[in-house]
Amino acid sequence: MHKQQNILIIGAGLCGSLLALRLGQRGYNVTVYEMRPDLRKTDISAGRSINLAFSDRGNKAMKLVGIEDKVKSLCIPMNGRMLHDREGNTFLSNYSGRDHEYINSISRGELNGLLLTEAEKHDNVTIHFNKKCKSVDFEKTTALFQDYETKDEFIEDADTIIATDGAGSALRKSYYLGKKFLFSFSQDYLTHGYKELSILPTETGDYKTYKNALHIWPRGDFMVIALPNLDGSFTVTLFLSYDEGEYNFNNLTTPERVTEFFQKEFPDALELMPNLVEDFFENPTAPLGTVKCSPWHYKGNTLLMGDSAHAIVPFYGQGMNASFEDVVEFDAVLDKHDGDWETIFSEYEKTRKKDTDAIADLAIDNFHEMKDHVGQALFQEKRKIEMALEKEFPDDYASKYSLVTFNEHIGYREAMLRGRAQDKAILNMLADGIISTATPIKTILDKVKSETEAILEDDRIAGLH
Ligand SMILES: Cc1cc2nc3c(=O)[nH]c(=O)nc-3n(C[C@H](O)[C@H](O)[C@H](O)COP(=O)(O)OP(=O)(O)OC[C@H]3O[C@@H](n4cnc5c(N)ncnc54)[C@H](O)[C@@H]3O)c2cc1C
Ligand SMILES: NC(=O)C1=CN([C@@H]2O[C@H](COP(=O)(O)OP(=O)(O)OC[C@H]3O[C@@H](n4cnc5c(N)ncnc54)[C@H](OP(=O)(O)O)[C@@H]3O)[C@@H](O)[C@H]2O)C=CC1
Ligand SMILES: Nc1ccccc1C(=O)C[C@H](N)C(=O)O
Repeated sequence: MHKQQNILIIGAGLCGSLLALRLGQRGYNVTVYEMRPDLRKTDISAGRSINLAFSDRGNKAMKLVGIEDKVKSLCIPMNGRMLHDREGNTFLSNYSGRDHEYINSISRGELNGLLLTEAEKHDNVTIHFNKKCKSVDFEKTTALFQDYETKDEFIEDADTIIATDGAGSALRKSYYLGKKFLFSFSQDYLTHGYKELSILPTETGDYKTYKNALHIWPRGDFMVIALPNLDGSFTVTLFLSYDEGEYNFNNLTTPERVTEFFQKEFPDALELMPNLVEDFFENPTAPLGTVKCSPWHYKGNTLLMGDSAHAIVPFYGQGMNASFEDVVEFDAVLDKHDGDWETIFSEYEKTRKKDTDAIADLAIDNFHEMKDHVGQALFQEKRKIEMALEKEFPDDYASKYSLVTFNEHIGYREAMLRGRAQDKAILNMLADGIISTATPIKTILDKVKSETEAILEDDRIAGLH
């Protein structure tokens, strides 16, 4: 009987379109309202990240809905970080010592389009575009929309409403403004923003630099990264403070100054970017932040999912992957309590929130790692040891990066606790001269394992977990 229930999804981005597909497969009547035009028909990529790092947790969701192979054809493997120093030297650092573990570059538009098309194959799924949600009455389970074309406003009624409307969620605003229950909410902006630029393909359509890596130009307080696209181009992102340091977004106001900045800090990238100035002044500068809130649901009426519940800074390349994993976790709870929305929503939030809080914190850590630590000798020594451990003992050791990115069977929180303890163990022992890259690898494994367990035990006693 419950299958005839009407589910309203707000937002047909990455999470909403996947959720619509999954709920469609489960037989619900699903209606989706998206404020933007249909991205399969109009180019609306400007201002949003053009490509994304897609990894195992996201792929777990693609397996669930049976489109793993279709998604694979959109992926470009990135085996490691290609670091570029100021002198133009490059250095490749693999993501894992296990060859089958790598991340992928994927186009947001292509992936979102595929998910929409797959969702629409189900007669019980309808997607409406150009309709913006203005507010949600979570007590009545209704939502108010405005049509972008006609400007008409209308109200939609549903048995339950799930908002996947991103970092600026209308449902979240309604929770906050409604003041009907105790709603905790925090939004922390970084002092850095980002701007997307590009490295275009050569005249023959080839990649101008190494294809199968995530390129990083770490400069301590700021950085540039580049991810490959299928057409031979790279999407380049500059992460820079709005107002601090010699060069910042507020004072990069002329073509001469932008060129001078790149000439000084990223000369090898500049050589690949004759279009730099044009891109710089055409593309927006956008902010970056973390949103945490609770509760995500109101009774069995409404639920926040994806970025609307937990927007995170992009530095671990996990926001989309986490939002996809949300759908997998939600699906598992549906298996247990199908039909009882209040129990489903509250159990889902209880099991999921600790993990999305963890990836939010890990993503901030990775900001400092990428822009700064990757260029430091101690960090590089630690990575060398981790690579050797993963290569020699593939079933026995996984670094923090691997636990977070490639180990889809444990949650982000467990990955964070174990990963941080391992980092601390290796860094302490390197600093104290207890281990070095010359120590036999089996000795390192034994020492790292016992020191990690000791740190985890101390943390437990201190009540940290
Ligand atoms: C610069 C940058 C780089 C990133 N890189 C990565 C990466 O490499 N890997 C990764 O995993 N994640 C990455 N992310 C994070 C990723 O983009 C998000 O986590 C992901 O898009 C979340 O999906 P979502 O569906 O919850 O939200 P969104 O994808 O933002 O979708 C929300 C949808 O709702 C619609 N909408 C919004 N408001 C309304 C409304 N009021 N009414 C109707 N519709 C509405 C929007 O138009 C949109 O289609 C990055 C983010 C940024 C900013
Ligand atoms: N964790 C993080 O750090 C995150 C950062 N971001 C970044 O923040 C920035 C803002 O992103 P976001 O909040 O998602 O907003 P968007 O930039 O995606 O879109 C909002 C704007 O688009 C307009 N708009 C939407 N649909 C239509 C339509 N059909 N017709 C006409 N206009 C339309 C809206 O106008 P109006 O309001 O007038 O209707 C509004 O000005 C982005 O650059 C994004 O990358 C985003 C997500 C997470
Ligand atoms: N997609 C991104 C977007 C912005 C910043 C970083 C990423 C990453 O994916 C970083 C990668 N996980 C890394 O640790 O090297």
